[in-house]
Amino acid sequence: MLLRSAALAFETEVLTALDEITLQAPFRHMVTPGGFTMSVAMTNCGEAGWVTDRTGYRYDRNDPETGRPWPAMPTCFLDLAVHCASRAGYPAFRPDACLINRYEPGARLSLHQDRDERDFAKPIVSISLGLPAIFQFGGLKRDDPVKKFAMRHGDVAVWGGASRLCYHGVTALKEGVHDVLGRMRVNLTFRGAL
Ligand SMILES: O=C(O)CCC(=O)C(=O)O
Ligand SMILES: [Fe+2]
Repeated sequence: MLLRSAALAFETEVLTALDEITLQAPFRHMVTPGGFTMSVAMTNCGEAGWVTDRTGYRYDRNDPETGRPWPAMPTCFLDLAVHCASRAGYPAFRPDACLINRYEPGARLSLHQDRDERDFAKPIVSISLGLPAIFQFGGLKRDDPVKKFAMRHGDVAVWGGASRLCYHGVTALKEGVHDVLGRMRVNLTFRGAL
């Protein structure tokens, strides 16, 4: 489900909280198990954070850069995720992890499934902020056809149920400067990881 502008009511609080998180746990470019450095820079908040390194993908309760727990999930993040999940038909969803992605022009995320979470009954709630991006949403097989959606500042996508393991990705971010966030897109994905 695509909820246009659903995050706008939370914008000010969420951007302030984001700044606090990235002071504790700065964005970094992680390395895939195959040895590639990701063009998207990432950090996390919540009880666990998604990480990748040469050993694989996992959720880790600690930030590998500092050895300390990830910053706690701010109340406004939780409120935003619960509000959007509820609108999309998942009123019981309470995320325990939020992966925060930063795209600069040229950065992209190739088609993948979100499958490192424990319970696929819980949806993914994905918030777009800053520069617009093209979100691709496909099927259960990597080569299934994809639909493309322009995601703009404040737009929210929620997928779960039969769509929970659908392949998805983001095409290379176009050059631009956003009024509020400048030369970047930030995406928050809320998950039930543990
Ligand atoms: O940036 C996006 O819109 C999607 C992010 C995503 O698929 C992920 O973090 O797993
Ligand atoms: Fe994903």
